[in-house]
Amino acid sequence: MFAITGPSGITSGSQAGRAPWHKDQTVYLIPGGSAGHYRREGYTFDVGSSMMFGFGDKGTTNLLTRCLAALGKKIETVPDQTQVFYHLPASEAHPNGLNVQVWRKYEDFVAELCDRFPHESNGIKAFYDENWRIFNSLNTLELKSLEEIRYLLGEFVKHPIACLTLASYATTNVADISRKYIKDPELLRFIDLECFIWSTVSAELTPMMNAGMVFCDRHYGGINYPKGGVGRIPELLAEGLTERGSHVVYKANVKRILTEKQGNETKAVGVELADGRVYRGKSIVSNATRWDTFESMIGEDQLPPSEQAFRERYKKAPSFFTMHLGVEASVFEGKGEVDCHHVIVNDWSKLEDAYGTLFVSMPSLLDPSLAPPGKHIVHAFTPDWIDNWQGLSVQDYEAKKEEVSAQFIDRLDAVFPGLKQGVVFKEVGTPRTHRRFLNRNAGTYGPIPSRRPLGMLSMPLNRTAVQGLYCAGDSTFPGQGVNAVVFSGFGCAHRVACDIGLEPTWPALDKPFHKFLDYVRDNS
Ligand SMILES: NC(=O)c1ccc[n+]([C@@H]2O[C@H](COP(=O)([O-])OP(=O)(O)OC[C@H]3O[C@@H](n4cnc5c(N)ncnc54)[C@H](O)[C@@H]3O)[C@@H](O)[C@H]2O)c1
Ligand SMILES: CC(C)=CCC/C(C)=C/C=C/C(C)=C/C=C/C(C)=C/C=C/C=C(C)/C=C/C=C(C)/C=C/C=C(\C)CCC=C(C)C
Repeated sequence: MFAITGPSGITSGSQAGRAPWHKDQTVYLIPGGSAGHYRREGYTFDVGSSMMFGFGDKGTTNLLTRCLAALGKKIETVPDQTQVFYHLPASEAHPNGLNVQVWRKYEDFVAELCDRFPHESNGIKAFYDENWRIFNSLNTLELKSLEEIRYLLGEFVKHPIACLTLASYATTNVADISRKYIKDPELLRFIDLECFIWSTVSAELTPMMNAGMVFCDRHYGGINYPKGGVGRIPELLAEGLTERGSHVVYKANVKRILTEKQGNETKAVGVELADGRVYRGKSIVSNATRWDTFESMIGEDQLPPSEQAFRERYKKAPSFFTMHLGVEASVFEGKGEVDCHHVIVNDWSKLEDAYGTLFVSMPSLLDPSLAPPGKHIVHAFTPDWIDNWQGLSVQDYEAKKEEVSAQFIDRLDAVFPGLKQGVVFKEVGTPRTHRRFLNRNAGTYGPIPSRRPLGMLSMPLNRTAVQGLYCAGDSTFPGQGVNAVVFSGFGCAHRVACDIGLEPTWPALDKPFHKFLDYVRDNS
């Protein structure tokens, strides 16, 4: 998505899909990108995002509730009793496999984990309690741009303890804390998985700031599914923007970000669409990945040194192999209350490999209107690399989709007996599908650190080295996740508003502060 703030300060946006210069181009017509949904034969399938944080009704970290409210919108949600049900391999201590449900109530989750690892009860409590220190601090602050010194100092004055607590974790990663309290290797692997399912990297590479949000919001605001499907969120946002005088342009593939030399600086002044239309504006915001923004739309020949440094610090996470299934509701009947989200690992050593970890989301268990009567949705995905799907003939590509999906369904059937027999609809996506419909370079899930990051300080914020060009979305702090990209949107909007004079700022302090942030990041 691109947003352009024009001379009037009015925001206009475009939601389109894959850039048209790829040969297998499809124009994406619906809002929301990964958080959109689409309909087939009576089913409403989520494109990607399905586990929703940030929908609580209290505190300041409920960013999804807040961004809808900012546009006069509200969505009805269904509370999930658990965040996720883990189905993990057998071990000496757990000969029948390790099963853990992350209950909505914090105490119930901790009690369950302590029951599985009684000798680590103190460590478990100490580790997860430390995450609450971060969350409770975040949850008192007004969340805006971390690149705005006036706001930051204001928050320090209003909430000094919270800000100092956060500052003390700014460079910390999860393993720094978990290894302090926990020794059991199986439990440490479990903590790695707790990180991997949302950051796609182990505890060692996951910033503690992000873990504080994820490991606590799931109990504080809880995981809540939006009624009507995840795509209702962007639909309502687009509606709210339009009602407030903004203009959303669909089917608008940005081919180039237009720049001009102004003195020593390069300034972004507009965008050119594939069909030749040009929109000019004071500020350009790109929600495409950094690779797409700088490689295709700015051009490799103009790559700023800070982007080169980003590419050394971060690499592309894998994409996903995805199945959208319709199944007979009888598969789940008589089995008590079945959880919506599941993670299945059959072999710990393959946790981070392609097809190693299976993710399952069955949202029609929470909102039956998403599937035809008597049917349910099984949305299942697993990390996969685009290279596994390149260079195949159409027949080989289709055959491989059949083969991988059949193996995938067998593994699901082992956890949900009868599922294989109950499949009545199947649609399969590969990393090429992700690249095609979301226009994400190699279909990537987002950036992951290529070396140990300096906690939250390694990730770029919203400004870029090109004046007037901002990035939002998962290529900016705090990275992957719907609530995370909403935070990046809030921060970006605040920074742009300061730069075009709609919000107060202290320009004299801004420049040195930005230099300081750039220095820390470029040397991390
Ligand atoms: N919660 C879950 O279960 C789950 C699952 C999958 C993904 N997700 C999250 O969703 C996040 C992605 O959010 P995001 O907003 O950063 O990215 P996104 O890919 O969802 O959105 C980018 C938008 O930019 C548009 N776009 C790209 N190139 C364009 C161009 N040239 N011209 C015009 N429009 C263009 C795309 O069509 C898309 O709408 C991921 O990080 C991931 O965490 C969550
Ligand atoms: C130095 C400086 C600058 C400063 C100082 C201090 C301070 C003040 C600080 C502050 C800070 C802040 C504010 C921060 C913030 C942060 C945040 C908001 C964060 C957030 C985060 C979030 C996240 C990460 C999320 C995520 C999620 C996700 C990713 C999810 C996903 C999911 C999945 C994929 C899964 C699915 C599953 C199944 C289906 C089973």
